[in-house]
Amino acid sequence: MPATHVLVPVKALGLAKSRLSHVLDPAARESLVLAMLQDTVTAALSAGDVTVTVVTADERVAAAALDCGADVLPDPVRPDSPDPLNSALLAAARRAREHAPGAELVALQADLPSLRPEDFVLARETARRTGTAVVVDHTASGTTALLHCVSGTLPPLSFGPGSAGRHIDAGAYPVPDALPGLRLDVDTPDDLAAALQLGVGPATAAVLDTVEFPLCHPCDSAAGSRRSATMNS
Ligand SMILES: Nc1nc2c(ncn2[C@@H]2O[C@H](COP(=O)(O)OP(=O)(O)OP(=O)(O)O)[C@@H](O)[C@H]2O)c(=O)[nH]1
Ligand SMILES: C=C(OP(=O)(O)O)C(=O)O
Repeated sequence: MPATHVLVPVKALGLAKSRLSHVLDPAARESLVLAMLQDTVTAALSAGDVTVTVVTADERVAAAALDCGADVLPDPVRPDSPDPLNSALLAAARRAREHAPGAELVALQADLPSLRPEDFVLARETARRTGTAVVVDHTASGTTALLHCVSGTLPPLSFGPGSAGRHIDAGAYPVPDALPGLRLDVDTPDDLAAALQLGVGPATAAVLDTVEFPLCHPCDSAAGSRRSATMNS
């Protein structure tokens, strides 16, 4: 049984990545969400001693997750219930605990196309030293990963806008290393440009190479270097 259980929540594709809706049509946006999920899952699995569970009510998300080696937990939480994101993660964490009481639990964002396995390993090492660790996102406000290495207990899940401060207040230790690919969650056109500069995984690169999208100023220069920015995998 792998020691680290990574839990990745993904909402229904039609609702996902609304902050890219003014630059990508729905089909392109959905393809990008699936591709970023696949690159994120593949990188996490490559860190070693890891299993990934994608929590989703969306059949196409589930199929993409299974395709790259993740398990799927059908989301037991209605999207119109209070705090559906943390409730979905909590359900997944409880289920993981039932199966493996001593496992490490990691709540990981699904939109990390530049994630490298070594970044994940470094963050996990911090969590193993400190008990619970948080990776603060590149905007210094959100959370890309909450890692919990305290046997038998649940992580202090508080995702949503401004979550980094809440996770730190709840006792999570901020991971100090640079870890650029683990910090860069892609929500906006500027984030996408930054990911292209850093290098993205093969699934994301394939989508961005084939999809025409009228990204404005920040991505115009990045678009020309998409292929050279693609990470080897
Ligand atoms: N399973 C599940 N995942 C969710 C839910 N709400 C959000 N998520 C996921 O949690 C992560 C962060 O969510 P958001 O920032 O709200 O959504 P997003 O699609 O990334 O971006 P925006 O639509 O631009 O806010 C994304 O991977 C979402 O798919 C939910 O109700 N259930
Ligand atoms: C849900 C979060 O992030 P975002 O909305 O940026 O995806 C978060 O940072 O807790």
